[in-house]
This record gives sequence, structure tokens and C-alpha cells, in this order.
Amino acid sequence: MADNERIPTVIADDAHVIYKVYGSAGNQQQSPLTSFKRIVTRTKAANVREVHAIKGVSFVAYRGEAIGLIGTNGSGKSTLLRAVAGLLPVARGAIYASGQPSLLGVNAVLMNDLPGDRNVELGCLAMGMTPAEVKEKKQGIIDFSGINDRGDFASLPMRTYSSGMSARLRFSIAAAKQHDVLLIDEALATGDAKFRRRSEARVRELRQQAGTVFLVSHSEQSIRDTCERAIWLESGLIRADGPTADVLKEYESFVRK
Ligand SMILES: Nc1ncnc2c1ncn2[C@@H]1O[C@H](COP(=O)(O)OP(=O)(O)OP(=O)(O)O)[C@@H](O)[C@H]1O
Repeated sequence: MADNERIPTVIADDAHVIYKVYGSAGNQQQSPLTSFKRIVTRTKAANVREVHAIKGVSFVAYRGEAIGLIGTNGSGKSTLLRAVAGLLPVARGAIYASGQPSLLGVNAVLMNDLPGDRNVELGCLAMGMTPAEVKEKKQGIIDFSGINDRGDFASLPMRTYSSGMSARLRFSIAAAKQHDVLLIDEALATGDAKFRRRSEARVRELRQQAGTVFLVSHSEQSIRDTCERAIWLESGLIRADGPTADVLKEYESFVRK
């Protein structure tokens, strides 16, 4: 399909993301006296350090695409995902997205003291479902997550779950809704092989229903199986963007060096 017939869902235009780290200059510069002087003289805190995590990234993602984000540790993948989700501001440039992109991360917030089934209800309500929709979807989400495979865990607090079980439940909640743009951070890699196959199938379904999926993963197999396009980030810059097989080949020869 030609570019002008495709519908863009996310546009990044020379986007920069800069983290500000406060209190990073040691105790000396954080004494009450220096803080007081800074307030009186209205000068910038000397103990703020900046980490320039994304250094001018541009791409266009289209409806129906699944895009894998790859790169070595600290290359900026999670940061870029969070910026696309609108959870981090861009310091320069811009990121435009259609609808509200949903970030499905391993760290998505669920209430550890509440049982899994209550978290399913709250998560679905937070995604904008009506109480009737929640009621209809709840059992399906619990079944998909497989947390009840070894007993009735859905009624136990989430703190009793293994990390894989919580990740599976998070994935199942987020995947229950049709998203314009679904952002997945490592979630697929956390489950066991059986769950991974099931979630990969669900990602394919979500794509067919016309959304765009971004997947951050260190598992090249997950990226290969799920995404036909890959973006390789290194030190906050795009090193390659294209068909998954080509980008992975370049990336592999880079990491083998
Ligand atoms: N909250 C933060 N405050 C300051 N710097 C941060 C913060 N989070 C990430 N960074 C920095 O931003 C850069 C990119 O980090 P990011 O987590 O996006 O990388 P990543 O590619 O997802 O890494 P990984 O593969 O290890 O998960 C790194 O240099 C990291 O140290």
C-alpha cells in the first residue's frame, strides 16, 4: 500500500526527551543554606543533572502495523514508549498520536492488596469501559490470563502472585480493549512459553482490528513473530527502521562486535 493511502497513528517529529535528576550532586550542595541562597537569588539548582535519553527521533507509524523496538540496555526504548503514551513530556520536537495510546508495561499500576478479580474490574473501568462491559468481559480476562490454572487465585490479593502471573494479568486486562495504539513493554517476555504464544496471537488480533502495536522486547523471537517492522534505537537515536528481518540482521551484527 502506498504511504498516502495508509492512515498514520503516531508521528514523532525530531522528538527529544530529557530526564532531570534532582539531588544528584552530593550532600555538600544540598545543605539548607545553599537551598536558601538559591531561593533568595532565584538561581537554578546546581544539583540537577540532565539525562538526554531521546536525541531527535522521527518516524511515522501506520494503522495495522506492529512495530518492534529493539536496542541495547539503556538505548531509550522504554523512554520512547512512555513519551508516545504521553507519560513523559518531549523537551523539543513533537509526538502526535491518534486517540489515547495505552502503555501496557510490566510496571503498570495495579493494587497489590486487592484480589486479581477486583483489579480486573478497576483496570477495565480505568480504560473507560462501562460497568456492564466490565461484567461481561471479566471472566474472559481471568481465563485468558490463566491465573486460575492452579486454583482460585483470582480471589487472592495480587501480592500472592508470582511476577509472571501479575504480568499476565496486566497483559490480559490491557489486551481486553481495542486500542488505537497499544504500547507493550517487555510484557510478552515475562510469561511462560504457553502464555507467550497466546498473547502473541492476541497482539495479531488487535492489529487486525486496525490498531497499531509497539512492542519493546529483548526477545528477538517475539519481535520476529509479532512485528513486520522494527526500529532499532541506540543511545537515543534511530540506527535503523524497516522490515524486521533486515533491522534484526543489522542489530545482530552490531551486538556481536
Ligand atoms: N527516571 C529516570 N531518570 C533519569 N534517567 C533515566 C530515567 N529512566 C531512564 N533513564 C535513562 O535514560 C536512558 C534510556 O533508558 P531506557 O529505560 O529508556 O532504556 P531501555 O532501552 O528501555 O533500556 P533496557 O533495555 O535496559 O530496558 C538511560 O541512560 C537511563 O539511564
